[in-house]
Amino acid sequence: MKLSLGCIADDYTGASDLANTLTRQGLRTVQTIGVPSDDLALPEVDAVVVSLKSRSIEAGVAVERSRAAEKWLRGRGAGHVLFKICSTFDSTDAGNIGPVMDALRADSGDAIVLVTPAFPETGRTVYQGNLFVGPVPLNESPLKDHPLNPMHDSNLVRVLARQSRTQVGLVDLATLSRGAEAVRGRLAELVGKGIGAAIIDAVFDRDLETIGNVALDHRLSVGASGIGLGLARALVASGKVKAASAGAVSGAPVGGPAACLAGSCSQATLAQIANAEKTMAVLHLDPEQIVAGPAEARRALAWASDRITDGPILIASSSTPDQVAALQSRHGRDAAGHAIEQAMADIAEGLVRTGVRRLVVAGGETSGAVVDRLRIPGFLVGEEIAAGVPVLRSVGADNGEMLLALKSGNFGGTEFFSDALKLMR
Ligand SMILES: Nc1ncnc2c1ncn2[C@@H]1O[C@H](COP(=O)(O)OP(=O)(O)O)[C@@H](O)[C@H]1O
Ligand SMILES: O=C(O)[C@@H](O)C(=O)COP(=O)(O)O
Repeated sequence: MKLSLGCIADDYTGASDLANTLTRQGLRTVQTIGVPSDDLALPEVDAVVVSLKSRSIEAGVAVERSRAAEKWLRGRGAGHVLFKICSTFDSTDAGNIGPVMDALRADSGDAIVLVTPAFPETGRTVYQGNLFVGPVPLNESPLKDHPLNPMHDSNLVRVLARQSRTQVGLVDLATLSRGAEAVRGRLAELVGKGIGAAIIDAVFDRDLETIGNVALDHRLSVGASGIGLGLARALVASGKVKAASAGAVSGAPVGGPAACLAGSCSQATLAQIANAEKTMAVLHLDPEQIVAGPAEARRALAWASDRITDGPILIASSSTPDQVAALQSRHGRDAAGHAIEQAMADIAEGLVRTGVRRLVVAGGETSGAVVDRLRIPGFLVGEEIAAGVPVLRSVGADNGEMLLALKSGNFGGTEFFSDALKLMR
């Protein structure tokens, strides 16, 4: 297998979002959980997205895992590696976008790396280096209340500079709109000033095409699914990849009981949970009880076993920003988050033990904890449920074939849970 594109994603929902985008652009793509072991049978593909759970861990560990993934991808022929970050630039001043970017840039030998989280299909645009989420700047969006990495600055040149050892410059929309050569000229100017990373504006998909074209001159880029779209289109346009016509895989129905788990506290997920109450049984976990011990997860499993044969169920830990802040002030941010993620993993494991093979999970960290516990080594990409969220079909798992949907907290319409289950047969 010789890869045309290697990708390292800093969380599992982000990886499935990117794998979805690449697939829709005609690249045969597989998502692996961590660096795959040699005995994992992978189909012949153009792109591999290695999913890490490295967004909110200690920066040194994130660097080490990302470099191991890069080494594996380069060893399979990947000339270009995309480090996939969140379209809302989820990170703190301690990292992990800057430290991982610095390390991968050093490995790649690139003088400068292009960085953009723009993903216009989901309303993420970048102008003058400022990230907008729909109509508002990042720092006024619901991301200001994220439980793990609240975002308080929309100026990404500043945000990245605080995390990185290199200086950070800007390629603005006016330059970009003059085409690929103008971007190349601006990058040369930045390199001349000793600048090693450039935030690049992008508002429309056509901007991402220009960016993808220029990014292929380099060995590394950093961004969300939008730059993935640009790279994929550039690979196809240059003839380096022959677009696969069928796109997403389909397969035999999996059937059996279905369940949804929500650990995301985003505004979008809270609205989706409220909506799901109309169509399925919903259990709201008590976060304080989760932190207290394993009894709350056992209560959830007992509740589920009474209902699961009657139709899909949803179990949610999600709370409003005030409630999240109150829990964190009592127990600490990381301890509260970790306890809830592990309870969700316990619940997922219990559900699978009772026969659930179709599982929807809302939340990136939550999805990471669940997929790790289920020891699923990889996924093929199926139909698209909502922008950035495909149906995933497991490969190589001990529990037999499963269908999963790993939803980024912010993605999907209000009917997301029932939309997902309709496509997960
Ligand atoms: N009620 C709650 N109070 C505090 N933290 C919570 C609560 N419910 C979930 N969490 C934690 O919040 C974090 C949500 O992150 P994540 O799953 O990545 O969602 P998103 O995709 O919205 O970022 C997880 O660490 C999760 O365990
Ligand atoms: O780029 C995005 O917005 C998503 O792919 C993503 O990374 C989502 O992260 P979570 O919100 O933590 O699921």
